[in-house]
Amino acid sequence: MAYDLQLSHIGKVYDNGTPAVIDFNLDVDKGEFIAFLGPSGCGKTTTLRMIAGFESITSGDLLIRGRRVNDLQPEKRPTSMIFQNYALFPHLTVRQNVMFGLEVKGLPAAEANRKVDRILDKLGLSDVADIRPTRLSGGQRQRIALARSLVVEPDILLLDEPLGALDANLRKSIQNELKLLQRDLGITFVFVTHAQSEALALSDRIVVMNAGRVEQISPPRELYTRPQSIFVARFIGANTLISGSVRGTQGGHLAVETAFGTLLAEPSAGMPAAGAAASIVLPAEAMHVLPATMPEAEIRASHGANLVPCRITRLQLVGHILQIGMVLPNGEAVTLEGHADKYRDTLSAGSEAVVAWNPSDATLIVQ
Ligand SMILES: Nc1ncnc2c1ncn2[C@@H]1O[C@H](COP(=O)(O)OP(=O)(O)OP(=O)(O)O)[C@@H](O)[C@H]1O
Repeated sequence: MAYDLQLSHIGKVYDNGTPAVIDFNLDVDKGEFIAFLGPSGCGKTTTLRMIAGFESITSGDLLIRGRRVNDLQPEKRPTSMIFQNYALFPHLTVRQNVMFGLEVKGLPAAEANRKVDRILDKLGLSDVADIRPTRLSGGQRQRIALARSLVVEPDILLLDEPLGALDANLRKSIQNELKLLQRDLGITFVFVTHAQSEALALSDRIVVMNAGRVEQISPPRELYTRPQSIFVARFIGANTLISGSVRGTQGGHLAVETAFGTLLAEPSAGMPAAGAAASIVLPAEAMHVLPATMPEAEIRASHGANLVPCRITRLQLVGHILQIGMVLPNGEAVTLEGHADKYRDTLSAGSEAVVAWNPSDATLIVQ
């Protein structure tokens, strides 16, 4: 079966010589929700615009449902795009805005009206159909933009930071609606964002980009648990990086010589050579903080084989969450959050403690 969307060695160099996208490869199944995530200027929008047909492709092949579309006009592609500012026509009513794409396609009026009614109803816009969008809220305008893109029944919906203009609360509720709608319609979504939380909440897979290149393509959880590069480890989640050199295998894990002694970890990909310089990526969620008075053997048995001494510098209760500030032996300050119940009365500011974690919760990245 053909993929819904395929980018094969896609590259983009702008006329001024800027290489914006370099060797981008991605196969997308029908109905997948894909997010392009990365810092400003990493090439997310350029890639989205190449898929839409608004930007020419310098190299590589773009396929939609198995057909090469590199040179197809945007309106001939089975794609629809939503922009951050929604780009609604202020002088048209909500209904006219949504109708616009169908009129361009020359759909008979009766059929067009039926489709518009259905999508307005689905997105809860029937009551405001005859109002101009300028009089409506950000959330409603966002829905109109969605309705306008969906009414043309695209195979692939392209969304460029569509929630960027909304305040935090509204953003959350629209995120949920968007995810439900996407599941319901079964349409492939490609979503550009620089907000990690948004990508993590919505997507089936996330493409992390950095300086025009794809760093990693993974389901959200895997980006956390198995980052494949230092960039991803620093960009996603709250990770502590411990550098060292690979010594070999030990008990099914990789043993790494570090400033804190020998620590064990899982490789991110393949088996690195002994002696290779590497970093252990330790997610905050994987760390357990225990009083230094607890016997080492007991800690290893209950909380994992890796131990590093630390000193607690700060404890702060925020609702049911305890924020723990600590310093590692090399002077590095680390903050992590844990359930207050888990740490009740076991830690105190200024005291010596131990950080413990399970080797399989930490990833080794070779540099
Ligand atoms: N029309 C253009 N002409 C020349 N260079 C461009 C053009 N558009 C974008 N660029 C450059 O291409 C690179 C990628 O830009 P792009 O807008 O795709 O990044 P982005 O990840 O979407 O960033 P943002 O999150 O800020 O929108 C940047 O270096 C940018 O300056």
